[in-house]
Amino acid sequence: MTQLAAEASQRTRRVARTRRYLMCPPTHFDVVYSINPWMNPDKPVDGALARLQWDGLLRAFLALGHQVEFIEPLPGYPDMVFAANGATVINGKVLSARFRYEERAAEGPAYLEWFRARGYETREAVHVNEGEGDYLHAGRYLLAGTGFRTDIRSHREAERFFGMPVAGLRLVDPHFYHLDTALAVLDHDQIMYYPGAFSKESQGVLRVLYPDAIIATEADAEVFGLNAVSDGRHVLMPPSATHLMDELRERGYEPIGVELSELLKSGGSAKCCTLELRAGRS
Ligand SMILES: CN(C)C(=N)NCCC[C@H](N)C(=O)O
Repeated sequence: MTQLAAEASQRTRRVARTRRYLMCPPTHFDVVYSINPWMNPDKPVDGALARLQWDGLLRAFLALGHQVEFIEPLPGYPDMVFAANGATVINGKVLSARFRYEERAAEGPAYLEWFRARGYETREAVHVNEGEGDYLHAGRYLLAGTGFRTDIRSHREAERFFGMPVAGLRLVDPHFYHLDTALAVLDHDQIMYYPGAFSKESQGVLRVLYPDAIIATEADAEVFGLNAVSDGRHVLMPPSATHLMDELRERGYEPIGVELSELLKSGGSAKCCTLELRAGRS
């Protein structure tokens, strides 16, 4: 942190803004295929514990005053619990997800139908994209991941549909296959990220756009510390990301540990389970 930023952060009282989230209960959650390096179908998943942990995340949102809506999980789609992948929602406009792998293909239309039934303005995506897994709204920019899941051609599609500038970022480490495994938006123009997950060029872009970002260590990233949900003040995240929690406290945020170890067996944590429904400007 620069000297100026450190002084400013001490003066800053972070302000939470009430959010609306969409979540999908982990009724059918399991690891029965492998589409990322965290998934091992030979390693058993405790479904009851996954449910308890997911309930803990839900309770934390409700205790903070956020609103939560639910989508019905589809049998046979064990990753549907990762609602963040279901779409991207900005100013009430919804870009549907189009999944990279067949194993998750039916989730895109299921989420799209949920939005259509509720009268949202929707666009059925032409190009592969995995929703907020790779699209993160940070102030003036839509940060857009590519490299493993989202097709780079989707970035132009999103830019046109949402009418906001897209900053494309290339992911290079398969452990951090979605942007939201390597970068979290804390508030408008403030982010935290793990540089090692990005190409050299994308690291340069991030340095220029966010000179006062919180820099995560590899250890923070490995426990999915960046897969965090912030309301501008409270940051829900894995409790094992202790260094990142200290950094957040120093900047005036309130980190809240939420244990989601069963979901991590599929390569997801708090942010993956949470799709923000942005109605107006955020
Ligand atoms: C940040 N988000 C939304 C995620 N990283 N999503 C988790 C997806 C996990 C799933 N097994 C998959 O590999 O697609």
